[in-house]
Amino acid sequence: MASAKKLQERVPIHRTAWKLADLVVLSLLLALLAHRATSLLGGAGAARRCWLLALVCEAWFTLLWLLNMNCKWNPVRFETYPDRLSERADELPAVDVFVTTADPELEPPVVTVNTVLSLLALDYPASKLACYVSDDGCSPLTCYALREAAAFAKLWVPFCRRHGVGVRAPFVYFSSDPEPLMADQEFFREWKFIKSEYEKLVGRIENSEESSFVQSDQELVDFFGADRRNHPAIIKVLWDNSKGKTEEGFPSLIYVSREKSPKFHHHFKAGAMNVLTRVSAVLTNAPIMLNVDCDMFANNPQVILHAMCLLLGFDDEVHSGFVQAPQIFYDALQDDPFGNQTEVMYKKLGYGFAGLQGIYYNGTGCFHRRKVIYGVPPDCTTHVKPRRTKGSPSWEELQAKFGSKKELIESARSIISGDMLTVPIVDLSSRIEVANEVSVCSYEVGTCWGQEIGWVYGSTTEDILTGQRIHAAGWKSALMNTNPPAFLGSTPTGGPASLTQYKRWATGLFEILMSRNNPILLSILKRLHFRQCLAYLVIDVWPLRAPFEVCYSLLGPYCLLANHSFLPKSSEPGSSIPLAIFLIYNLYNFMEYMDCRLSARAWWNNQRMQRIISSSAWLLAFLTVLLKNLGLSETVFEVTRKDKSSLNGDGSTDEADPGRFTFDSSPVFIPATAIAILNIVAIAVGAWRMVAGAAEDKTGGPGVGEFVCCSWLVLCLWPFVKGLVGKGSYGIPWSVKLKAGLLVAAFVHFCR
Ligand SMILES: O=c1ccn([C@@H]2O[C@H](COP(=O)(O)OP(=O)(O)O[C@H]3O[C@H](CO)[C@@H](O)[C@H](O)[C@H]3O)[C@@H](O)[C@H]2O)c(=O)[nH]1
Ligand SMILES: [Mn+2]
Repeated sequence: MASAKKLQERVPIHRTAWKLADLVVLSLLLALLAHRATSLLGGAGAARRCWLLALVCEAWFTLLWLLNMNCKWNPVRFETYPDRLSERADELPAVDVFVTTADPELEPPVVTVNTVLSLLALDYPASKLACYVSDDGCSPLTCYALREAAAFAKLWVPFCRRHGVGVRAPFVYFSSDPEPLMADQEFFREWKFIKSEYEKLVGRIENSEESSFVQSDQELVDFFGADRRNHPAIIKVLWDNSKGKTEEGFPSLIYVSREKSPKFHHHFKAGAMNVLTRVSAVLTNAPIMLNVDCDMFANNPQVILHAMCLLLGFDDEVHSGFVQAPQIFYDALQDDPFGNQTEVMYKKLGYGFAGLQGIYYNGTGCFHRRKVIYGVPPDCTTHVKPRRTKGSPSWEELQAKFGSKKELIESARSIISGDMLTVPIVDLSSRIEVANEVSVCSYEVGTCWGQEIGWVYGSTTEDILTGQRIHAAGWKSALMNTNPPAFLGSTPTGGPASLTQYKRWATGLFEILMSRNNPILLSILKRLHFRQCLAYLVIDVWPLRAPFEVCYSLLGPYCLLANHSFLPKSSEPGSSIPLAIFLIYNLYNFMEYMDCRLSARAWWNNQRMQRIISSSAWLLAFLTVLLKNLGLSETVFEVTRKDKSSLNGDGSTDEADPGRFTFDSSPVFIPATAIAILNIVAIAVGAWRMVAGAAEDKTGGPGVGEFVCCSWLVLCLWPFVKGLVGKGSYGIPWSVKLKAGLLVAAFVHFCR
């Protein structure tokens, strides 16, 4: 290749010490298994059953450790050099940006507006960008807010470009004073003017009463009487940049509320993304698509350029089927009290994935090649000499896959042929009719949408599922790291919202495992690499971990209550093995947090949340999917509430202590509450028996190990112990306590 300077560089991360530690833990686990297996040969009765159960659980933990080791073994990161793109400006492909929103209550329009404004103002030729917003809430307020935002963008985008504004989401920019530039009178006047315009915009959005303006506003009449679950498609071009020839101005903005009907399943976010894919195909048809959730603003104006380094920078495009930015949060609480900031997961597992077939798709902050979404397998030749697809697909073939709309098939054909510089449509409004036709519910009937094409249906964790399908087609993916971070999003706080989110993820993951798209089948039948398959399993088995972990956490209390033991006694030869595992495993984990420059507190919070999540959210997800497979229930996508208060900039929330665990009467809290109570009861009973000397017979009553196990669990479940006596939202509701109490009583009865 002529151009000498590489746009990207793949940098392996060395981790020799970590690999040694990996092996140490693995050998200890194997030693424990061996010790158990040999001890099992003797023994009898209930005690033997305890050991057998422990053996099964520990075998599972060992398997998990192996899966994790595989995933973390040789991590890489990618460096990107966007400056070097300037020589290749005419090669830059167009990008269609997709934003999804679903509910104006849970996702306030101001949040979406900020996301959209940050995207419209990105450093990229405006004529090559277009922004599509999908509104599953069919809310006139959202549409109105976006229209007003487009008007404000006329001021905002040039302002950002002129002054090189860092973060282009107005709420972040205006939350602090631009001190160094204050001296510049001219600038300061402009700054104050734009700030007041932004405040007026927020005021208009927040104070508008739906009922008052829907009927009076000509452009919003379509929403009059529309029911969000049953309405025709509404598509509006809020800003059309296609007519302007210059690089000036700002990208087109299109509002899409797809048709909904009770007769058709709408497939949640995956369904929304597929409609956006089709609508954009008949309008701008960019070969690259960026997708972000409504609460993820662009935090680095150069994100698209960084992504282009990875999309254009390899000799072969197979290396970057998609480019994923890490999910990082702007409203993250100190020390991650709810264990949902996933920073260590990204840095350890994510980089590990990146060293295999590539990072998983995370649903937001991701650039896809459109042809990848269209199910096209990677070419084996370099893109310098693109291999014109071996006999390009016939019209009939395309029709069967993409549906019957002529304009869509034509656009798909150009994408499949590998065209990176498509000719855009001039005057988007002229195509609204066509766009409407591809947004109706019935369009997908009998086509491949949601299966081989587009976002894959059948899981509430559509991102992992869709990413798996892409890897299974043979593509690799690249992890994009930028400084400052590319996008920042919001993460839920409080017990109910965090656990609901974890439950939804785990539900979706179990749906993936139970489907024909599970990674094992994909690796046998398709082109998912074997080690990538094992890496996916680390995530996909989240819900399966629940029964094992819950079972293991019941062994301690069972032994204390029934006067048995499941761990070797301190006098026995094997007793140091579990102790060593306990210490080294926790130290390993702790060091991972240190390595990621997080606090000890963050480590403790996360390791504690791990126990809480597996015995609540994951367990319920496990049961839900079992019921679903028996045809007894349905899984739904419960949208996470985005806190508007985090937009105040000062992080103020209504709750006195936002990091403290809160509860509601959801069944998700029952099992963890029960386990907390049970362990306390067990410690009390065990201690009483010790004092009373009833454990004197040496036949295998509990030892120190069982007490340590139970105490450790009580520590992990401390938020629940506090919840037992807490008040208001900090207290566990009586209905939950009662049900948990019944479970405990039943278990105690069973032990006797
Ligand atoms: O019927 C629906 C439901 C949700 N959404 C959108 O989906 C996005 C994600 O929903 P959210 O409630 O914020 O879920 P999170 O758990 O925060 O999202 C994470 O997990 C999801 C499922 O794995 C991924 O889709 C997301 O990208 C990822 O950020 C939001 O933009 C929603 O507006 C829709 O468009 N239609
Ligand atoms: Mn979200």
